[in-house]
Amino acid sequence: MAASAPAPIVVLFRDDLRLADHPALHAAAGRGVPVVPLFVVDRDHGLGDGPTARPLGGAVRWWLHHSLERLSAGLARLGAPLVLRGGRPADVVPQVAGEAGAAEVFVIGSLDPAQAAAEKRLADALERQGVRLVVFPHDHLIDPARLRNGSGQPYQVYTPFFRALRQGLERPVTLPAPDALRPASPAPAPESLASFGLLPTAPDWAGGLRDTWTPGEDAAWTRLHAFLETHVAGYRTGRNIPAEPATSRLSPHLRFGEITARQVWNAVSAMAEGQGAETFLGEIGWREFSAYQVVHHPDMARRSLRHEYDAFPWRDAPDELRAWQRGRTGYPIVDAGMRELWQTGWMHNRVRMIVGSFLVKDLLLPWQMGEAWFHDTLVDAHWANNPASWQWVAGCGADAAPYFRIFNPVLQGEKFDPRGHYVRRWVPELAGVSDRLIHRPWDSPLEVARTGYAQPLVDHGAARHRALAAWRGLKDEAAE
Ligand SMILES: Cc1cc2nc3c(=O)[nH]c(=O)nc-3n(C[C@H](O)[C@H](O)[C@H](O)COP(=O)(O)OP(=O)(O)OC[C@H]3O[C@@H](n4cnc5c(N)ncnc54)[C@H](O)[C@@H]3O)c2cc1C
Repeated sequence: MAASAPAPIVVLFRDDLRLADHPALHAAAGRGVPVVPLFVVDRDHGLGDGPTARPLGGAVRWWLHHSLERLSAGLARLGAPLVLRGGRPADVVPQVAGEAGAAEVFVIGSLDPAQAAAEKRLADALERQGVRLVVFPHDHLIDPARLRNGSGQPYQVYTPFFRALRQGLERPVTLPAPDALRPASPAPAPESLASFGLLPTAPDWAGGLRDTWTPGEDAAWTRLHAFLETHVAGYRTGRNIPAEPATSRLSPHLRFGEITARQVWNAVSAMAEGQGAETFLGEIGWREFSAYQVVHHPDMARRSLRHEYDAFPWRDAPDELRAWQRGRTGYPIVDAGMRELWQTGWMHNRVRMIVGSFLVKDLLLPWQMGEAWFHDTLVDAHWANNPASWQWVAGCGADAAPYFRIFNPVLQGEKFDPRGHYVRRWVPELAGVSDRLIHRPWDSPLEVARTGYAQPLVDHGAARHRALAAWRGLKDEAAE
């Protein structure tokens, strides 16, 4: 009697669009059975399910399209092309498993509460069909359930969290890409990538993204190596200068799992040392801390961690929100950042803090509006980094010294962009303005008239007083 063909394994890709260090793909390849790589596009719910699931933002959709193209090409080279399907994973994955005759689906677990909810729903749907969902360890460096402070509580503050992370972290183990994959025959039919409409059509706003980025695993490694060769040594100070290309720009690659934090951590530990490398690992630590917070507070993109902020007297000023989004606030460093974001889908970290503070403290607009705009426009928009960073900026999240930190956009500009190179790059109407006036053009009404640059939306000094008064009022209310 002829032996029956081994059942294929479906490998479900999500935020892990790579071939190397992919435990689910590695394990499936190791079994020597046919592999069906699958990605399910759900524009309306992202990769998630349940109350915290969100539609994919526009810039993320653009990146996803190109990253899927690269992944697809890589998988085809290994022998098992990617099957793309549209719909809800809990409906689509069982269907594909049925078509392939698979008895198991392998997936890398996620700390994102929405993706964890999707996993659960998927496991139930597959079980009804007699298919087993095998969930491999997530891509983060830490196990948030185990990392606790001395009293057994989750850490509230970054510094002790990071100390504990470093103490507990062995050198992470990473896996090679499989040499080859055995295809299923016949393989479930794919839908075409173009049919998902992930790219903008009219207007096509993605020209700046195309000029700036190359999505995919290979490009992630190129960036990492370039950073290690050129910038890691000076990272400690260089990372604060937005005109310099001194940071790694790995964030969208990490966001899509084209490279893992484990791989980055190991490469930095092996190839670099000194304060630059230490500071950089600390930033990877911030990424871990953001995920840790969201695991413990799943609603973090909507609700302030400090619940008293739900009663904050936010303003309702749609015109000012729009001016901020478009980079027309009249504050050069804020406008430069917002235009860099619009054109490239990315903004320097120092400037993210400045524009965030401006929206929340100077304009008194809810941090959730800034978070939502970043969610839609950042190529690295991340389920944890984005809300956790916004809450940090707003002073309503995990922070040792909360709301009183109000960035002065003029002083920040003068300190971190002293010659105005960054401002001139993104706000071309200010190109001819002198270094002395570049962060305060209103000091010369003649210059303002000549350049046609926007008048400041608010006076920072007055706005600062307004913000502090509102905050004190909130504190008094909370104390009553
Ligand atoms: C308001 C606001 C919103 C943000 N939203 C996001 C977001 O949606 N996605 C995102 O990846 N980062 C976000 N950040 C964090 C940070 O600005 C970016 O990670 C960083 O600018 C990315 O550039 P890089 O890769 O060159 O960073 P590098 O300086 O080279 O750092 C290396 C990596 O460490 C991580 N990292 C660095 N800084 C932080 C940080 N403060 N918090 C968490 N992780 C960090 C990122 O994964 C980054 O790629 C936000 C920061 C602020 C202030």
